[in-house]
Amino acid sequence: MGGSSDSDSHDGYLTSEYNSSNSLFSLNTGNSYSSASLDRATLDCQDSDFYSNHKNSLLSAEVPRLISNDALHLPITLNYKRENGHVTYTNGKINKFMIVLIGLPATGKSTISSHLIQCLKNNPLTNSLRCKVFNAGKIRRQISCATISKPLLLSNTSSEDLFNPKNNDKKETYARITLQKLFHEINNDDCDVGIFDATNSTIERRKFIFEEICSFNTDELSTFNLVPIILQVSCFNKDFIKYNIHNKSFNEDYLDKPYELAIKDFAKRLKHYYSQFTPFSQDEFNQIHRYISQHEEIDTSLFFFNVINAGIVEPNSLNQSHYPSTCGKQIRDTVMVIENFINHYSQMFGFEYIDAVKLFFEKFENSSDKTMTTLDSVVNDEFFNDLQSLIESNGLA
Ligand SMILES: Nc1ncnc2c1ncn2[C@@H]1O[C@H](COP(=O)(O)OP(=O)(O)O)[C@@H](O)[C@H]1O
Ligand SMILES: O=P(O)(O)OC[C@H]1O[C@@](CO)(OP(=O)(O)O)[C@@H](O)[C@@H]1O
Repeated sequence: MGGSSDSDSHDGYLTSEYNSSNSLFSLNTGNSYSSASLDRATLDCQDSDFYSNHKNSLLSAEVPRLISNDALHLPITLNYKRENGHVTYTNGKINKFMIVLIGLPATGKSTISSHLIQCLKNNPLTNSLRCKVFNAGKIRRQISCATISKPLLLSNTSSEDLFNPKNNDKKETYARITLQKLFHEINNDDCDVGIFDATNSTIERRKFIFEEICSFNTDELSTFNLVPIILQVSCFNKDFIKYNIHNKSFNEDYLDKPYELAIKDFAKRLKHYYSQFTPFSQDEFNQIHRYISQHEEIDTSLFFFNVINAGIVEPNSLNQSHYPSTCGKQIRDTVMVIENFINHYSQMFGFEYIDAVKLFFEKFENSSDKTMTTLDSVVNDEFFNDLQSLIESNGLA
């Protein structure tokens, strides 16, 4: 494999597990998001029904927070599509599922989401569930592409770098639009399992997501109840990170960009994320559980699972499950299928991925191809040391 194969040593965040005990709700006084306004220019998006239908509400000064109080609240369909008799209720509402992903860019969140969907589709207990991924990056690209005068802003070439912490408001806006789209499709009964695919890398963001879930669940006009499942995807192995960065350089953000520029840009993006990322902790799990139980006035279900280094590192005690005594069979079955997927991820998909990583490095080992030289010139020991320092200065290592 590549130069940095010390993946199993325990000399820092990038090669070992973390611990963190951040306090979720103590950090945020007041609603730090209420003043975030939508960027009118970037919202002029033509290519999606969702945006055309809701352009006006999306263009309003305030980002919609409650499904019931704005134009995003669409008629509820009673055309319930699941065929089997496993449907269960919470507070008189039909249960559906929301998977909240957490993880730095290029850790495998989108890939693992598609594997999870395959697994849910293949299991008779869950094959009737309609699953859909709501990817904040994709929504951002749809909106940016529809804006004729404003091409995608790359961190490397633009002072308006979206991923620079000083532009967090803009990033939050895309995340909120993605979240609203997920709620909209759940509420419209177009989907039973909504996967919110974003880094969701800060405690403040996660607090916001769970406030929104509570608002959705307690909205008298909605028919459905969302059962939240948190899935954290981590990657500490330097070879995996390097391989993933290489692959990310071919994604839609960089379609017309040269390889070197894409790699540099993504590496810079990663540094911004490392300077802000807070991993999910048991404390945060407990605080979120208290918060939703208080707001929904019932003991609510909450689950937290981890995939670490493509499943080859056992999550040990990191996973958490809270089943209320009234929890129905459908929730138990679905969570069991997901838990099984997590526990067997390495055998199902992880080892195949590791083989691909090995092959990638072998292919370039004795070759004169410029790819590895370019990748090495950016993603090298110095880069990993920088990431390590950023994580340490963030207080997380
Ligand atoms: N578990 C995995 N199995 C297969 N490929 C993976 C896996 N994790 C990451 N990759 C590779 O890394 C790239 C980045 O992963 P991706 O899922 O897009 O990460 P994220 O969604 O966290 O940004 C993918 O294009 C894929 O090639
Ligand atoms: O707002 P956060 O939670 O950071 O997540 C969204 C961002 O994550 C990224 C990180 O790279 O996702 P993706 O790689 O899936 O496209 C960006 O594209 C996207 O803008």
